[in-house]
Amino acid sequence: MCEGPSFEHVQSIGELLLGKTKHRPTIGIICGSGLGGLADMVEDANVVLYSEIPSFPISTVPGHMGKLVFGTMKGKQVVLMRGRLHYYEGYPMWKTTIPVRVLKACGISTLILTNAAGGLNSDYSVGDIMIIKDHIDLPGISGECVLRGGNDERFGPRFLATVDTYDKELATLTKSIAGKLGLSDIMREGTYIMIGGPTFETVAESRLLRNFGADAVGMSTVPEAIVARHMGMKVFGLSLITDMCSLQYDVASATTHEQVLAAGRKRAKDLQELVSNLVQNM
Ligand SMILES: O=P(O)(O)O[C@@H]1C[C@H](O)[C@@H](CO)O1
Ligand code: HPA
Repeated sequence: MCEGPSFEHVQSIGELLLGKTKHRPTIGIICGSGLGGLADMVEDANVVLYSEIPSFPISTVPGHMGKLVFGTMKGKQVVLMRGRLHYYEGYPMWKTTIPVRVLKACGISTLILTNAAGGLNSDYSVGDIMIIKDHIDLPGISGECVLRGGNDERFGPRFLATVDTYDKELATLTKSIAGKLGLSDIMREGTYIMIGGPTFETVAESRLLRNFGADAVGMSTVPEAIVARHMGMKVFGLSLITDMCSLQYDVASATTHEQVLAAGRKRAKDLQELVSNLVQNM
């Protein structure tokens, strides 16, 4: 009846990981598609491959390496997930978030989520960075919520309020850091909607998602944010707009994963500066 990993199993993986690193981070960062370069900011790194961790799911998507990187970023202890797990890879929703539960068991209290996303808001452009103010859990509201199944209260409550998922103080701090880095012109703040993927949206779907009130669409992040909040972690999220969704048939263009990765590479340095300065000032 109980979907999901047992509390004891998660704790044991956490202990195993802490045995493989001298670092004791409280900040975790998940790298989105094409954003793995964030790990280049980590010094004194101890790397653990997902394949070395018992019953840990493996990332199968190009641009997601399958490594946990423990170390320091601008003097703060961090752990980065360089390799995210997506529902469309075939994992049940709960399994895509095992790493988030494990990060909590390692001592993480603040989780920074990054992703690549398609722009739905016509004021946005490729290369913009959107602070996630709120999300729409499209799979969740249609029955595939990551918290579906038996609930172990040692992880968190059966019924989770989600009105305050994304931390407002970290959003304010990020805007101020972006200003100092000269990035204000590309900063946006909006609503991210998760679709199951792996198909990119049709024109009709993009119109629907925009009418729902979403500014950007992607295939991840929401289950991770929910599970992190379930366990009482602070959550902050950034979407890099890697492509603009087609809302008109006559100018519709096909998005590709290569395009997503290339947009990530192009904005990599700015995103690294933004995230590392945020970490430093937290
Ligand atoms: O891991 P994220 O959400 O950044 O990855 C996005 C969604 C798909 O996995 C992929 C599509 O190109 O990028
Ligand atoms: O346009 C998109 N749609 C869904 N997921 C995405 N991830 C990057 N771009 C997109």
